[in-house]
Amino acid sequence: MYGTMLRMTRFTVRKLQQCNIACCRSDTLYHLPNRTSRTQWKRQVCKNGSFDVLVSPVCKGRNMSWLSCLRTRGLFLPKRVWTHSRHTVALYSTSTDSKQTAKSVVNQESKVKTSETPLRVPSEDVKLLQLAYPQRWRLTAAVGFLVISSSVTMSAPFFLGKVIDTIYTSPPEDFTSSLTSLCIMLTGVFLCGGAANAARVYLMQISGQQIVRKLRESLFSSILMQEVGFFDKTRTGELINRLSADTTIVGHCLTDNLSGGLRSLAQAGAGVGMMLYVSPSLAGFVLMVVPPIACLAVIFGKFLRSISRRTQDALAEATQLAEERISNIRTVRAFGKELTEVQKYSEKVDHIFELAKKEAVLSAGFYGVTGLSGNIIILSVLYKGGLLMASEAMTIGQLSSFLMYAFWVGISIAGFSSFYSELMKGLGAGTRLWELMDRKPEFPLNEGLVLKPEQLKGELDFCNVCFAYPTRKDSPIFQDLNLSVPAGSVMAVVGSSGSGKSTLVSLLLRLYDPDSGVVTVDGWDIRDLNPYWLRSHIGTVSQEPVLFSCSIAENIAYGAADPSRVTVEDIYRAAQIANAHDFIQEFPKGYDTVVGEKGDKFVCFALDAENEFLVQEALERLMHGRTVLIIAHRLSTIQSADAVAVLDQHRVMEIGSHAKLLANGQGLFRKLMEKQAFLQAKQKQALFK
Ligand SMILES: Nc1ncnc2c1ncn2[C@@H]1O[C@H](COP(=O)(O)OP(=O)(O)OP(=O)(O)O)[C@@H](O)[C@H]1O
Repeated sequence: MYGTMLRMTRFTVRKLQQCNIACCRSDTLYHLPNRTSRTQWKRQVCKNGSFDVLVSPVCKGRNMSWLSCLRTRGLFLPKRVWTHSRHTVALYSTSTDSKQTAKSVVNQESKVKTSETPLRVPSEDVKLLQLAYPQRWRLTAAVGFLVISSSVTMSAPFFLGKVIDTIYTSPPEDFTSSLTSLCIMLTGVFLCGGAANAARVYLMQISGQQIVRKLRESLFSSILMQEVGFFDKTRTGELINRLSADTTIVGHCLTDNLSGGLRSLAQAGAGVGMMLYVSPSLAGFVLMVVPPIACLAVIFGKFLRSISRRTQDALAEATQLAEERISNIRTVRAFGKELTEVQKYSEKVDHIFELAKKEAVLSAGFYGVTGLSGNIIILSVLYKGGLLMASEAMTIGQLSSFLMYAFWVGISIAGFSSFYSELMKGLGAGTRLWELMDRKPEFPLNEGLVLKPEQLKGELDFCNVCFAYPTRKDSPIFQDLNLSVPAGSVMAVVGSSGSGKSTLVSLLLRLYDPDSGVVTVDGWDIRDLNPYWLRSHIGTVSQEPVLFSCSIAENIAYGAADPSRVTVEDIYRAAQIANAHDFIQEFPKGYDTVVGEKGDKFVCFALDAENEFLVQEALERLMHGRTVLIIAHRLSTIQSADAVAVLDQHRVMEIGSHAKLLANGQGLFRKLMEKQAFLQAKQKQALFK
């Protein structure tokens, strides 16, 4: 995210110090540009050595963003403070990549309004080239070898013409020696050409693969940095497609394609030069055909780029459908929907095929015309060259050389047109990649206040919280919800299915921000806290634990800040605390047992009564001295909580101890419990029938 640095004046320093904020003139205030609304602004916090500042705009003029107040540690500073700071000094970036941050600092003196000047976004073509920049030395060497190999290739027709002339014109006594020495020399030259070509291909391939590796890495990192709401809106299949298919296309465009394209370009250039050298008049006649082909290529490329983008979108949709159905195969099977799903997938694939057909028609026309023009070039060379030979303006060797050059130029033009079409495809596929890579997450990942251990008690407060999921803005989950959980207490949250119990936890983890209202931890708005730090202080035990497809030991170590430093003893201790050690030891490979995708091989949520007791016992032990929010259905769990909150109609409708709530005969909690008891009795009856 880009922002503006404001350098302090004496006035600013004095005002900040009056508010008990230690600072000096060398400190800098950070002004983050307003993006959408004032509320969003208030969430931005920057650390600046001795103090953290948070600034928010009051209004946005045509080109200016004014700051209303500056807040730090709960204090609001009046507008006068920052307006007296010396204005914009630099643009800076709060990117998580420190190198990138350092690079993006632009030292330029300007007024505040310059911070609102939109930063120039490089075009897609430039971005594609920027990807290749780190490989510049390898690519330069590759281009050097390309020049050597192309020079050899392109000198071949000239020397072969000489060989032909030697065969036809040498006196019989010199014939053998001239021919032998010419052929030996040519063999040496061709060997050098072959070696240079091999080096070129190797260097091009390696740099291309490095570019793809970097591209995939940046894309994956950019995806993982996005806020959770982004994943609600964007389907997994689509993201996987971008990561696999689109990067492959862009990669191909920059590797084999770039390599072949450069070779064609060099050879075509050299070929034309040699044609002009051998016979300028014949070359002028032949080259008339080039301008119309170039126009055709530009028009073709434009269409191809657009079709390629649509094809990639259609492919992403198909992958998305396949991924969703395959990962939910049990549901598909249970409803017997295999054929319906196949039908749906076929429709998506048909759409891709339709686009591919359009591409095929375009390609057919383009390659047909370029192929035809190649043959016409050869025919015209023979025609005009024959006439020139008849008038003795050309020898047979020269005509042969010219023919070979014309042939090479034809091949090179065909190679270059294929390069061009692949480049257009790469640019089409790249569009979506840049969109993803340039997307700035709505929440910071690792910015904000970090409390000292003694400051963290664990008191939770939800104050007037209103919230709707980003994808379903019209169905509010909470409206003016209020809930206080004292530090070190256990609060059970109950409510009918869909009342928002899990959503409460998501807000606390700051997976989403409330639309209005605040969630606080020990009085601190969690939007001011560093989300990374906040989450590292919240332990979650989910209803459906997710295991990654690696060993049990690796899964246990996953939550550690640095899993590589976790010892076997640490893992054993963690498992013992969770009462899981004996259970894990029973597996033949113990902690090295590899659990399958989503932990399917590890049957942990179908707990039997004994294991359930063990898990419950471990949880109760771990809950001691901690603030706990339990999303509870079981009476036994609810009974052990200090208080129970009942969610209904988008807010907390009842709150109190279990006994007090149960005593209210007309209360919601009582009804919920009666319903549960009734259902359990019914289940028992059904069992004994
Ligand atoms: N990521 C999401 N995007 C859109 N809607 C969602 C999302 N997650 C949950 N919901 C919807 O929000 C509502 C509240 O969901 P939530 O999971 O918080 O309820 P719950 O009380 O925990 O339900 P249960 O007891 O069934 O787990 C539900 O209607 C659910 O469908």
